[in-house]
Amino acid sequence: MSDPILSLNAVYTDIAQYHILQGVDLNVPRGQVTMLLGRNGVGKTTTLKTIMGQWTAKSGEILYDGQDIARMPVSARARAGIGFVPEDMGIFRDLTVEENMVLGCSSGPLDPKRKDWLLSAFPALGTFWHSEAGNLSGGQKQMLSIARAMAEDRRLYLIDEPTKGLAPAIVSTMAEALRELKAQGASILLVEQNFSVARALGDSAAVMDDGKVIWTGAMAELSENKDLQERLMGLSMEAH
Ligand SMILES: Nc1ncnc2c1ncn2[C@@H]1O[C@H](COP(=O)(O)OP(=O)(O)OP(=O)(O)O)[C@@H](O)[C@H]1O
Repeated sequence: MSDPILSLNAVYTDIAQYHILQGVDLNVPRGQVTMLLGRNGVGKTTTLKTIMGQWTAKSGEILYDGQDIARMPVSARARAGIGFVPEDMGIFRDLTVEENMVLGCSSGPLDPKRKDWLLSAFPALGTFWHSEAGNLSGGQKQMLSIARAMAEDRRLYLIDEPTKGLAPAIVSTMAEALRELKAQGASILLVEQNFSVARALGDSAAVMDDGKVIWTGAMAELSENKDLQERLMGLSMEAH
């Protein structure tokens, strides 16, 4: 296997007085979807935010293409090709869909071909292109948040629970868009509680507990092994 696009080595992150990440080791292989799984509150979101630079690691390495980015500002990480879709979506309610999309581009206007592709993946965004984003439904806001991260060709996407609260039809639109993103060669680190989506998209999985990665392996291995699921996450994926 080629070098992973991203490697975390012994990453520790504190939030206020709390020791949240306690030595995270994680590899994201190139061109694959890596699922980051685990119970609530174990540090999945904090891991994504530490990779993006919204929290700064207290110690440890974050190697992106072999370069340690752990001390870089968020903007430099974004320019280096990392896109982040936060759980709270982070869209600007008073700006139009178009203006939100333009903000996703760090190097000039939205490429027309890219726009066509995004609107074919998420047609509702075309319908509301000139409307204020605050008027979109929850599912449409989620689509805008993902589409904005895809507004430029990024090499690594960090995506936090993109299907949370979405109706099943929109979940499949979302899963299809992520599959296409992967087909274009992107690498994806995905936090996802919807296990049918995790099973369908994930190549490999890393399971966290108590601020550490406690298991890594093929997603298929985890999907097939109920005992392992119970032991690592306290639940069976079939029930979800
Ligand atoms: N801003 C903050 N201030 C204090 N504690 C925080 C803050 N953000 C997160 N935490 C704590 O850090 C721990 C890890 O949170 P994190 O959001 O990374 O977990 P998670 O695995 O993504 O959880 P979930 O699946 O519920 O989204 C939790 O105990 C949480 O309460």
